[in-house]
Amino acid sequence: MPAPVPGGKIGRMTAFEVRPITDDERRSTLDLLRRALHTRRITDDAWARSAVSWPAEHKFAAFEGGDPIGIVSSFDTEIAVPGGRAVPVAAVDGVGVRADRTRRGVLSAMMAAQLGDFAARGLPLAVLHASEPTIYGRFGYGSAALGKTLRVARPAARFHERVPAVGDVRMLTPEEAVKELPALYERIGLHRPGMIARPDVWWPATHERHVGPDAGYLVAVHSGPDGDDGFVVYDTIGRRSLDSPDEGAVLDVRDLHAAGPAARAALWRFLLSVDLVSGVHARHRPVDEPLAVMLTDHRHAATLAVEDDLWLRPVDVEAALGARSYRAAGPVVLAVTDRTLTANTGHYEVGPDGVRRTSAAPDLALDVDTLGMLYLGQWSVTALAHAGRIEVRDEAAVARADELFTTVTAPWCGTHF
Ligand SMILES: CC(=O)SCCNC(=O)CCNC(=O)[C@H](O)C(C)(C)COP(=O)(O)OP(=O)(O)OC[C@H]1O[C@@H](n2cnc3c(N)ncnc32)[C@H](O)[C@@H]1OP(=O)(O)O
Repeated sequence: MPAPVPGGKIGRMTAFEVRPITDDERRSTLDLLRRALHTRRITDDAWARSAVSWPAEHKFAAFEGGDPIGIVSSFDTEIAVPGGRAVPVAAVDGVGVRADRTRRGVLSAMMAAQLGDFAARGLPLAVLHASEPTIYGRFGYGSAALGKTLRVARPAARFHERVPAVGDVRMLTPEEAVKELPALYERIGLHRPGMIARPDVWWPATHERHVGPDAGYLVAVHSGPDGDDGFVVYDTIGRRSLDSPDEGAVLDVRDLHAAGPAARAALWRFLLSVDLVSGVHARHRPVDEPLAVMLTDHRHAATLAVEDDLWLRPVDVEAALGARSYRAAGPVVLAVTDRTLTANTGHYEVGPDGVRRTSAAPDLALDVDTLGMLYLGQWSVTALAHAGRIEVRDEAAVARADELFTTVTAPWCGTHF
């Protein structure tokens, strides 16, 4: 277990320390996180169901006296990177500081402890979903995969005649949904850069809480020629009122995964076929999901927002760069600066034949958070250079680097954590 690190001073010389939590401190740190995120303290029943999703391992808390005042949590899993490999990753699933102890360096001290732990354990990458985009750049995380929010109009939306219509969709009972979806998600596989494996600890708190017998979400599964190959988890939000008695419900899609385009089309067809519905909403969908062009009038699938979804931090830059593949182009030399995990600072030659540290002069210079933005293929080198995030030392290298890092499929995570 890593040793406690001194955290800093609070107010009038009140010190805090940052250390891993013990089993006895699980519930109080979860309550702390929930209060920081403006949700109620966990009830005894909910704790009994989802305590397994809040193990003591990989959690660092800041303590003032005996009391926790901040918590950072993560779980280990795997993430798909460009080229298709699944790479070990730390998924940061909880960050919070007590409201009366913010802006005094508590998060900074906890992040330093957590990143040090990731590095000591040899993890190449860390990822998170940010509550606010201004928080994590300073800790080396970059906005690595965007997601779009869609609103599809019912009953106006009609599918184009060429959109595949194969297989069958069936509703699951809550009990079936709890039992069947983990294996189905695994069978669908990590087919896009940014998708993560969902470990056992993920399912109780995140999935069962929404679809279990006491919860209100509905689940439908698609079966194609080879069996079950897609699912959707959604909520129904009633909109009918005295003023608008004919208003249909809105279907709010929480989770939609499919092994291929036919299953995806069938699940969208199903959602748009449900009666007494005036619209289907879905947040954090892949930016290249082609729903609009599956319709006869693509204005009926409006993109309401495109937002940051997954943030990625290269923890071991050489291992991270070496884990993904690159398209055919001449190599480039990147000068990477990392102010927290300083061993990463250095020059890296990146090309289709591999990645190595080098003493050669760099073509492009960037901070480690910008490398995080580049890594999954969401942003082009040209765009990041135009934004001033990449310093261009050799203009000819920009086109080569764009070719090397480009991916055909937009990155997407698709998992809440
Ligand atoms: C992965 C996830 O779980 S996302 C959920 C994150 N949690 C939340 O949003 C819950 C509510 N917020 C909080 O609990 C806290 O405000 C936190 C965790 C966001 C920040 O904790 P703090 O202890 O206040 O951060 P800390 O004092 O170390 O701040 C470090 C720097 O980040 C800046 N910063 C911290 N939070 C924010 C913020 N929300 N917006 C803008 N800047 C911020 C600070 O001003 C400081 O800047 P400086 O170094 O230039 O002085």
